[in-house]
Amino acid sequence: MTSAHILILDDDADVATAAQLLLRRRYGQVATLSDTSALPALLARGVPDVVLLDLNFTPGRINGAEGLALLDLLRAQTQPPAVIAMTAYADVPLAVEALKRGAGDFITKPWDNARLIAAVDQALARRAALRGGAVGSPELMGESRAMRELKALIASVAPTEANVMVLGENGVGKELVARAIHAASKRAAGTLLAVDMGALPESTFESELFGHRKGSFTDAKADRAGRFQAARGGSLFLDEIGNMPLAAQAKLLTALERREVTPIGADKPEAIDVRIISATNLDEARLFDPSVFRADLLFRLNTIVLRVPPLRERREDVPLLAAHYLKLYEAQYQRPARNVSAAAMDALARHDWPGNVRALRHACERAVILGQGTEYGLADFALATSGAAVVASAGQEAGLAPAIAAGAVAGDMTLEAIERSAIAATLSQFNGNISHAAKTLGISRAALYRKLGKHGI
Ligand SMILES: Nc1ncnc2c1ncn2[C@@H]1O[C@H](COP(=O)(O)OP(=O)(O)OP(=O)(O)O)[C@@H](O)[C@H]1O
Repeated sequence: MTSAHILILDDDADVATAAQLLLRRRYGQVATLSDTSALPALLARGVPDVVLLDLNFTPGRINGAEGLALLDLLRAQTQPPAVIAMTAYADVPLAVEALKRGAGDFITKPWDNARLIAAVDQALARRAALRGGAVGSPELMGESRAMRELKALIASVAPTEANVMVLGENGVGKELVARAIHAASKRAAGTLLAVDMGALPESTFESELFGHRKGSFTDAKADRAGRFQAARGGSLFLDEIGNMPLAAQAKLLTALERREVTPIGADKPEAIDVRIISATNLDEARLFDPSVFRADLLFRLNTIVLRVPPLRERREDVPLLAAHYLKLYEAQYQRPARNVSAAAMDALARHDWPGNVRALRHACERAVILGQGTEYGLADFALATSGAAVVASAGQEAGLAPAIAAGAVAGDMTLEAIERSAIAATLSQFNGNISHAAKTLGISRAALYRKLGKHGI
């Protein structure tokens, strides 16, 4: 079970209980609330990780104004929850408005159980990935030459309508780059809708992206807008495109070529009005291999290519990033402000950071929580034994972490250490590819992200 705090805000007790029963098996704390006047007091006691928010709260009221007001209240929290908007109607304008105002996703009622769980998992994963950042528009930090050049490129391509492909290793900040492009574009008033293409099951690919009409297949209990329609007027961030099966690539290509999509079961296509920003951690040799990625789709997506350099190629950014994240976690965990010793900072800057900024961020969080001295020392960041270090060394071997390769998991290793080692080894095997590692480990990407955070990898 994943430990997460979920709140279901719905005045239909049957709906709320059904969702609660479903989610309770999978997540820790699942609460329901039908009286919205109790929400401020509940938030004062603790903000949930994810809120499922019914937009049409009062029966008979279908303009959604009340639901949107609740959404504003949730988003105004210092550490706002991830919000999944729910609507009983195939009300695309309302869902789009909710996305614009900061909801991360939406589902229509009655929902499909697997889809609801996937939406909550993804909301948790995104929250974990961006945790602590200024939610909505976390700043892309870095004053190195490489980052200054990247920011200048973002500023020049953002106002154009060109599709942009963002390349870079895991954890370098590709999603932040996508957000920066959207924020500086003419579409900034619209939504930036992120879709993890690696996590979309092939069976629901079309329905998720293009939508469906009620009754078009057994589970299609209501009309559903696809991601293309929901992002209308905004940008669609297609993450992990390198993990898309070839059949799905063909469908995406057709939509982009025709600039229209046909929801399953619909008789007419609908024009699309989105700018596509895509990202992958595939290296370019793999991306240009037609057995992995279709050249014609690549050509549609990579009008502009932005490469985000790994942290080891811009080491001068490490002190700035470390200072930023230490400060952020000191505030979050209410710990005193401390300096980093000169020796520790030097070692942080010399470290190779295979997990890039995400790993640095986790190392800072660990130091804030566990550091006991008057200043942070190198040991507080756990670099020597960190998963990052294991990944680096194992990557040069047979793709297995040394502890596992040597069969040294018995004896003095705790279960925690074995789990950490197995995760590091699997990540290394797939060159840091989260989707592939999660699949091999038999857990969701969201669960893997949480474990990476837990182990400071
Ligand atoms: N330049 C930066 N300034 C501040 N924080 C950053 C920067 N780059 C990355 N981060 C932080 O590092 C983490 C990973 O960033 P992000 O999710 O954008 O990376 P990614 O390349 O999309 O990763 P993945 O390929 O694994 O999905 C986030 O917590 C993000 O806020």
